[in-house]
Amino acid sequence: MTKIAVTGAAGRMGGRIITLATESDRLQVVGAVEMAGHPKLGQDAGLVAGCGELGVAITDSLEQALQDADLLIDFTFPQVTLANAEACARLGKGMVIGSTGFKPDERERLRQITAGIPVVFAPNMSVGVNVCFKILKDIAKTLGDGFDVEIVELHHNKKKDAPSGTAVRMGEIVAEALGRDYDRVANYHREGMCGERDPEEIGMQTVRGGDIVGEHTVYFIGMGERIELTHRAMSRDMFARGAIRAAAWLGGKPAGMYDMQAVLGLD
Ligand SMILES: NC(=O)c1ccc[n+]([C@@H]2O[C@H](COP(=O)([O-])OP(=O)(O)OC[C@H]3O[C@@H](n4cnc5c(N)ncnc54)[C@H](O)[C@@H]3O)[C@@H](O)[C@H]2O)c1
Ligand SMILES: O=C(O)C1=N[C@H](C(=O)O)CCC1
Repeated sequence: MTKIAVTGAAGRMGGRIITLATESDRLQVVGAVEMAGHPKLGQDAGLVAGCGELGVAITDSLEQALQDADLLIDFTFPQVTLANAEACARLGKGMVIGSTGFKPDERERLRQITAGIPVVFAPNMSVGVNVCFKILKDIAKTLGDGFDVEIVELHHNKKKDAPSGTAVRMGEIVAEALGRDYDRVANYHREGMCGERDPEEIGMQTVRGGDIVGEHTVYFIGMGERIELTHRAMSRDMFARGAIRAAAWLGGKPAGMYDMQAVLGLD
């Protein structure tokens, strides 16, 4: 049995992770953390998540929540995750990290901080998206340079980062398969007389609205034909189930940064 603490315990993902972890016979929730001043502090994490009393009060002390935990599941924000990673590294606790929106230097900082602990770090923990990651590489390699690549993502109106971490990873996978540097070829903005499309560029488009859980389409657009690879998330539960699967998988693994491809055996 792996004992977990969950940060962002009152958040959209934190609540589903706590609820689904209580249904797993491989995980036990022993700690729940929210930011200082949060109105749910002191309340039972299970009652807040809607899955019944757990006997775990939500605290703003990560150290306290980690006391009896083997690892932390963190779906918050880059700055919070970086601070939490410092604590986990100090205390020798593993991490499953789902937060997105990291800048390249923050990703590198996270890698350095967590070098001594086992970590699963993935912008999307659903099985479907991770299978898409695998297929995308093959499609891009097989098509080669003759097709224009555009990535469109849609999410709810509360999402704070753009483009989504998933869309960025899709762009990185395609760029790598085509021998391009993602940071150089990603184009996030077209407006006015922006000129003809550079054949190497990867267009990154963001839509925000309502309660869309998450949709990603990668377009490979050629002359007279196009391929569209789309993933639609209908609920947050498969992200949460992925995080739970990652936490159970991580127990006993040596220090290192793993992704969901490793957890799912897709690499
Ligand atoms: N990897 C995936 O599969 C996946 C899936 C969905 C969302 N996400 C990412 O997870 C993150 C959270 O998404 P969400 O929709 O749950 O957001 P949310 O805003 O609903 O939840 C974030 C929670 O973190 C809390 N928080 C802020 N500071 C904190 C601190 N210092 N300590 C503890 N908790 C703190 C907030 O109060 C909030 O409750 C985002 O980066 C999102 O992109 C990843
Ligand atoms: O709701 C979110 O926020 C999501 N974030 C992840 C991302 O940025 O890719 C995964 C999908 C949902």
